[in-house]
Amino acid sequence: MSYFPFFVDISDRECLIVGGGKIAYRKACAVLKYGAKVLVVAPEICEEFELLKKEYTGAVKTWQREFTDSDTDNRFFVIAATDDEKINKKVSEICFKKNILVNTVDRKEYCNFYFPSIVKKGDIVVGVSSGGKSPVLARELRKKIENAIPENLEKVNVWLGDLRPYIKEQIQEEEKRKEAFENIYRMCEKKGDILTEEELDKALEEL
Ligand SMILES: C[C@@]1(CC(=O)O)c2cc3[nH]c(cc4nc(cc5[nH]c(cc(n2)[C@H]1CCC(=O)O)[C@@](C)(CC(=O)O)[C@@H]5CCC(=O)O)C(CC(=O)O)=C4CCC(=O)O)c(CCC(=O)O)c3CC(=O)O
Ligand SMILES: NC(=O)C1=CN([C@@H]2O[C@H](COP(=O)(O)OP(=O)(O)OC[C@H]3O[C@@H](n4cnc5c(N)ncnc54)[C@H](O)[C@@H]3O)[C@@H](O)[C@H]2O)C=CC1
Repeated sequence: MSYFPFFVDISDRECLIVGGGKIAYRKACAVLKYGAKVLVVAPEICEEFELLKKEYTGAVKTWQREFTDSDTDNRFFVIAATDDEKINKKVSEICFKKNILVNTVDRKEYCNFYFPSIVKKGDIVVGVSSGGKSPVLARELRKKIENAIPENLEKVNVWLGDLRPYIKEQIQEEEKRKEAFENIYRMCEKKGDILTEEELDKALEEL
């Protein structure tokens, strides 16, 4: 079965990472960009986590010790990223029992959510999954998508977001409004940039 791409608000939510090695660090970097709070528990924690504590002030905590069962209590999601299969399995089993979202880095059977390969341009986010069949394929497809994204798309997205309440207020009729959003977007796409006030007025007059 393929996996459903929920887009989840993880800001200020607590994520437990069991393990403090390279892969744990990569997963921590991924979720911190979306505002999550990260708790790392491991006997050995790689030094990059000290840099993360500085970069994301107050969002990263490390506990230098072995995992205990109660560490998973009240976590929004958990990442099992140790190099010990038995520990990863145990973490996963506890989470499955408690209905906590868990990603396990060494066995997809022990996951109930997966990390996609991610393209992020501001709030535009694309996630690629191969269903766990080939992370390399996911990575390579991600690179292609990254290269296909026009330069100003992030700027255009911010502008369209700011414009949205104005258009909603100006155009009551739903069909017309839909057409306006379509037209404005096409014009931005063609221009490769946001519209000037005159261009916007003209687009709205044409409706
Ligand atoms: C199931 C999943 C669970 C999860 O981690 O969420 C998982 C599992 C495993 N990965 C393994 C290996 C590698 N993973 C990568 C890379 C990425 N792995 C990612 C996701 C996922 N990896 C989930 C499935 C996603 C999907 O494909 O749908 C990406 C997309 C996102 C991320 O990790 O952030 C990220 C690309 C980031 C980017 O865009 O650059 C590379 C290549 C590289 O490092 O560049 C290699 C080495 C090559 C190889 O072995 O294929 C191993 C074997 C470990 C071993 O042999 O010991 C397992 C275990 C297993 O297969 O069961
Ligand atoms: N999902 C993915 O994308 C990938 C997953 N992997 C898998 O990830 C695993 C971890 O890789 P690395 O981070 O490179 O390993 P690493 O050797 O750098 O780190 C292992 C970490 O696990 C911790 N640990 C061991 N026992 C523990 C316990 N009882 N409680 C808490 N922490 C404990 C160690 O202290 C250390 O911090 C590998 O075994 C491999 O199977 C590898 C490549 C990609």
